[in-house]
Amino acid sequence: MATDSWALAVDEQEAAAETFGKLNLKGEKAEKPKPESNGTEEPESAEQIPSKDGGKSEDDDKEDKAAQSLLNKLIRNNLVSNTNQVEVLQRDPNSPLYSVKSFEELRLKPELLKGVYAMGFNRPSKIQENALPMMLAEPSQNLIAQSQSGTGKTAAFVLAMLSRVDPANKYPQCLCLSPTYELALQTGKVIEQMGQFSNIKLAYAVRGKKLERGQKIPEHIVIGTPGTVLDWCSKLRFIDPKKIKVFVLDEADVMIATQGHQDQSIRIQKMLPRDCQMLLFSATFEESVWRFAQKVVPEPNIIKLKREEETLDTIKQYYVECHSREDKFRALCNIYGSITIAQAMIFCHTRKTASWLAGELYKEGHQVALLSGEMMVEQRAAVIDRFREGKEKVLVTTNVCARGIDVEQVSVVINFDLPVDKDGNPDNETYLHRIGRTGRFGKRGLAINMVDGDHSMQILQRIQQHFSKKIAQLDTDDMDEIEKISK
Ligand SMILES: Nc1ncnc2c1ncn2[C@@H]1O[C@H](COP(=O)(O)OP(=O)(O)OP(=O)(O)O)[C@@H](O)[C@H]1O
Repeated sequence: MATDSWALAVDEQEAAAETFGKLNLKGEKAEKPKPESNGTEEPESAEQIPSKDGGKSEDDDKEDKAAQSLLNKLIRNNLVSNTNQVEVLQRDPNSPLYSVKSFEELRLKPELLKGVYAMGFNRPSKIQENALPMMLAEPSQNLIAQSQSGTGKTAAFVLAMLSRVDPANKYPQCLCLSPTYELALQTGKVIEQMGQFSNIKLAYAVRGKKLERGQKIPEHIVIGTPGTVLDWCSKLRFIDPKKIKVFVLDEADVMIATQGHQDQSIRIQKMLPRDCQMLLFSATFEESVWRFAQKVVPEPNIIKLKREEETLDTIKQYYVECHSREDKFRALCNIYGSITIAQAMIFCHTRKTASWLAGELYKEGHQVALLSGEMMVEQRAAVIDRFREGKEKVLVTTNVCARGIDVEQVSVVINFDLPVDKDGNPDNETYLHRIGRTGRFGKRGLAINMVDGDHSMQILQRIQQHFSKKIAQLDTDDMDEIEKISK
């Protein structure tokens, strides 16, 4: 069996069954306690999910996306910069388009402005410049907004919710839906931080929360997962949906990965008053997200911020012909022996190869970090953080694990195995994302692809054709030749 197909088989299994299996990221389903511990003894009607026995279910997809999103949030401590223009589509094209360059211009309540500054925000982010005036306008307007993770969406809608709350009214006035319990907690933290000087209280509507039957909750903002929020609004009546002024649907792209969540969100939306402000946020905007967005947000304004495009223009690409993984490792050692590599990311196809390789590199004296699918998402965030701080020089990872993670300072990327999709075809998008650079971070980079066997050679050729960029051969037994590539 060729190395490639073996690796492929293992990877498929990993991706489908194990990678996120050990993460505590099952959203509300995982947190669901036994009925007797809920205190409410409600049946589970609103919470049915599809069975998991048919291979990779939509729930696995959701966990995959939710894990990625959470990981990005945990490791990010500032804005992702973007030089692309914001695209704004107003519901009423005749109304003037406002954008703000400072938070003062928004005329926020002083305690809220204090909260914003306490978070270290000096000026609105690109998406906030347009989204905030729209969200805070009177009478309220609906909004669908899409921009890459890390561009300031959460902070924007949190500010909108906080500014619409009347603290004197002790009942829920804002409702925010998140795809999983963990993501709800992250948004909750932002609400608490930004609202620290306002007398605004927050409740989490997640499974396991014990409440007395017949009780009405006094908190001003409720954040939770769709199934529980639906129960709280309908059967359990902890919330009066008719009093909700702002309804936020966060991470819509993650949300729609579960059919149940879509239906529940739509059912909640139908209970809200007509003049309730509806806001929907998503990192991506594929057709399915768009269809869902239009169902839950009537007459919307739309704001889009394109992701900065990655290109291969400033990347020198090479391939090395090998015959086995040991051979690849020797080639890798020769490269390390010939050029100075500040920090490198090495991608493997399977977890098994990644841990083997990390072990071998460690034995050679390298400071290696391993990012593995067995780790909890918080542990993975910690590994990435250490690597970003330069505490380790080599990060070995599988693709499933590192998807969507940006470590900008890495100038050398080694594809120990080439990226392929589930069907064994070249995964061009992943290739580009692993080694590409945005215009802004247009530093020169080096990418080295390890090829072993005919199949991976074909993959390499197809990647080369796809991007119309030459990938030159590198002889790793020729030290002089290796030295040249770093010049
Ligand atoms: N105006 C601002 N100035 C400085 N930092 C900001 C500003 N707005 C947000 N941030 C910070 O930037 C980071 C990303 O912001 P935020 O979480 O709101 O983005 P996001 O688009 O919602 O991302 P995600 O979809 O991953 O949640 C956070 O650390 C946040 O505190």
